Amino acid sequence: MDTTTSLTADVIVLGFGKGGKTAAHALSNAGKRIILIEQSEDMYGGTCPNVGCIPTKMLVHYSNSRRLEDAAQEFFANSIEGVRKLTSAGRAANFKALDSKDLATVITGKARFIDPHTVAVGEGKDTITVTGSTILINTGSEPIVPRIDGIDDSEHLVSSSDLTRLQKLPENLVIIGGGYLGLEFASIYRHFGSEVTVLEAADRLLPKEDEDVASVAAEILAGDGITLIPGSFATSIEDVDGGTIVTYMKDGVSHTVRGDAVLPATGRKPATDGLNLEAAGVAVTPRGAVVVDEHLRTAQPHIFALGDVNGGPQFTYISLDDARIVIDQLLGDGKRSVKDRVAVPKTVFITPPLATVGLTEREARARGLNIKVARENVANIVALRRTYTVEETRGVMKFILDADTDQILGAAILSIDAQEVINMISLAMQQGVTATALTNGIYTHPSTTEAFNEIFTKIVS
Ligand SMILES: Cc1cc2nc3c(=O)[nH]c(=O)nc-3n(C[C@H](O)[C@H](O)[C@H](O)COP(=O)(O)OP(=O)(O)OC[C@H]3O[C@@H](n4cnc5c(N)ncnc54)[C@H](O)[C@@H]3O)c2cc1C
Ligand SMILES: NC(=O)c1ccc[n+]([C@@H]2O[C@H](COP(=O)([O-])OP(=O)(O)OC[C@H]3O[C@@H](n4cnc5c(N)ncnc54)[C@H](O)[C@@H]3O)[C@@H](O)[C@H]2O)c1
Repeated sequence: MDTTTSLTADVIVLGFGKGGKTAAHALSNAGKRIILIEQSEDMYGGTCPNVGCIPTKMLVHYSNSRRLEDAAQEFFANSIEGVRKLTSAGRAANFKALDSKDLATVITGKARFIDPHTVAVGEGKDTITVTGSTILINTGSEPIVPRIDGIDDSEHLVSSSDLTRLQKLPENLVIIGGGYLGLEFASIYRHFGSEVTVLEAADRLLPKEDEDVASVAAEILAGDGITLIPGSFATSIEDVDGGTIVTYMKDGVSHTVRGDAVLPATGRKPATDGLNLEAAGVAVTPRGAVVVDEHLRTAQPHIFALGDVNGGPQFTYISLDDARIVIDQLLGDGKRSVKDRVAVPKTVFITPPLATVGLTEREARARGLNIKVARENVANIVALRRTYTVEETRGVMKFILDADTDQILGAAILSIDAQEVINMISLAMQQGVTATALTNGIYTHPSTTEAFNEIFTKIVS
């Protein structure tokens, strides 16, 4: 006869992502008994520190440090080993930090709902059931694999996770999708020495950004030797001796490209399959995202969904902010909401990085706003000497300003340090700091922030 172990907790957390672990720590510190269930011992801490932000940004760093005299394969293998060390240390630290708390336990296994207050892990006699008063769903997202003939049979398909752990540097990497993930890996692997082709369905790269900014990014990537093919649709993948042939359509004509590794990077979908959400009475959207209100509560008031799984923007800092909202619901005054978010910045870590916040020029004009646009290539911003000191003068800076109030409505920074500078612009937007105030600011020298002393005088329209 099967026996099961039954446990109880104040709060059950499904998934060890940024939102779930942050909430777990805060709630356990507040005296709540926590059980966090993570499906894989390779994922303590979630996507970001194991197979997402952290390993990819370390690979950006390593690939940009490669010198011409470094043997490509050996340098790559050493870099992957550096990533392995960092991610395994992070994983162990994440596990220990939570599991060593008196009021918190981590269970390893795939969770599924049994009823609105109970989840199960494992099968048969090894089943553990956990009953809790509050449940946080934080199961993240998973890659969308595009429907392309032969894709399931190819032995050369790689995932983004694989590309953080590969032992052998691909000679020819084909990337289907030129979004965040596709462009970051294109830039990384090109700098390690692979030939890289990016097949992007949209008719230009970075279609959500203004054309003048996207075209500078595309020039930089192409200048580094990446083959960018916008307006292309992969139709089939067929393995041949030692590699695979990807056939794609562009302008109604069929073409092929050969690769020894193919990365589908066509988006990620909320990871809800197998959670048995029906048993919990929790609804999902047609795209599989858990339906939540502005306080991240599902239709069951005691069940919340945080991070990628609720269908919001897929960034670690959004998952973190989701945790703040849930913590406020459970321990605070319950006012914090997703609607409080303004000027949320984003960075795609190509080299140099492209960081954006707020409105694009196209969006501002579509809204009929009275705007001024400041734009200048990084190399021409005299106040910006830091780019010369580190020998990276490529890029462009663009600001959308409210012509009546002098407030910043949006910015696109394609430059070294963009991932840092954009946070200051975001803060300026949140606090209503004007372009004139930023122009008059006193900044360290040489720094990228110094561009503010000059950029707002470069009005182009
Ligand atoms: C290659 C890559 C690079 C990225 N780079 C950046 C970046 O630079 N900056 C940035 O902000 N964002 C980046 N992101 C996005 C970022 O990683 C995600 O938005 C973020 O990690 C989502 O966190 P989360 O809290 O939603 O869940 P996750 O961190 O995804 O955690 C979910 C966890 O749930 C577990 N799980 C799933 N189903 C179950 C189940 N049934 N039972 C138990 N456990 C389960 C999973 O194993 C996983 O550990 C990147 C993503 C990728 C893939
Ligand atoms: N630096 C970061 O913050 C970072 C880095 C990596 C990933 N992420 C997160 O992960 C999410 C997923 O990344 P992603 O790049 O997979 O998704 P994405 O939505 O950013 O980009 C997908 C791209 O694939 C294209 N596409 C879709 N179907 C296609 C097809 N059949 N053929 C060719 N192109 C196709 C789309 O036009 C789009 O440009 C991102 O949206 C982002 O939120 C963030």
